[in-house]
Amino acid sequence: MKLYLIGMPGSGKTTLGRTLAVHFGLPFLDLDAAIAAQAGQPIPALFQQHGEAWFRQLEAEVLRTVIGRPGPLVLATGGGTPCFHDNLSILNTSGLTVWLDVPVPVLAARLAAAAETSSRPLLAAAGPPAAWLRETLSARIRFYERARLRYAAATTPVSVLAAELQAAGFTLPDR
Ligand SMILES: Nc1ncnc2c1ncn2[C@@H]1O[C@H](COP(=O)(O)OP(=O)(O)O)[C@@H](O)[C@H]1O
Ligand SMILES: O=C(O)C1=C[C@@H](OP(=O)(O)O)[C@@H](O)[C@H](O)C1
Ligand SMILES: [Mg+2]
Repeated sequence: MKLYLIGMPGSGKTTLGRTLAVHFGLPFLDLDAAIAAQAGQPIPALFQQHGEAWFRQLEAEVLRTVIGRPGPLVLATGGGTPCFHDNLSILNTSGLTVWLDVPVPVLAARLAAAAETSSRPLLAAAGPPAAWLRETLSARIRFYERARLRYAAATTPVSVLAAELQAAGFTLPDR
């Protein structure tokens, strides 16, 4: 079974995804890393050279390739992944989606460091981070809310999430 983490930039998809993969003994993949590897350039350069629409097209293609591979996986998506090209329907029909729901002030604090901002081109191009995060969340929440599970990622221990995932039917492969 595949496990998909969705949510806003800074919600911890990449960080928590790695932890969960270790916890369950499953492979981990970060979709942004897979996109950058396929394109041969980091995410900010892809946005700068080709624009967001081009990035969304490549993101949808790499997502389908990754999902099409057999076997279990913990996948950290990008913040916008479920909101374009019907990606959320594909995620919801091929694995267990989890929305990492983190309040905007916590996201803003986590992303305040220069390295966090500069690696996220939409955030870097925007005005005040908290305002961009609020506006973006209000546009995206209708997608995030369609995840099978919602997890208060700023406050709930990972062990609780792991138990909830198994209660929700997340099964591990035979060992
Ligand atoms: N549970 C957490 N508590 C504190 N900081 C966190 C937590 N999860 C992630 N972070 C930090 O927030 C930043 C963004 O995390 P990241 O995993 O890249 O988020 P995402 O992939 O959802 O954009 C990183 O600096 C990371 O160390
Ligand atoms: O929110 C977004 O639209 C994006 C989030 C990023 O991933 P993270 O959510 O891991 O920062 C990355 O996919 C790209 O910069 C676009
Ligand atoms: Mg990430």
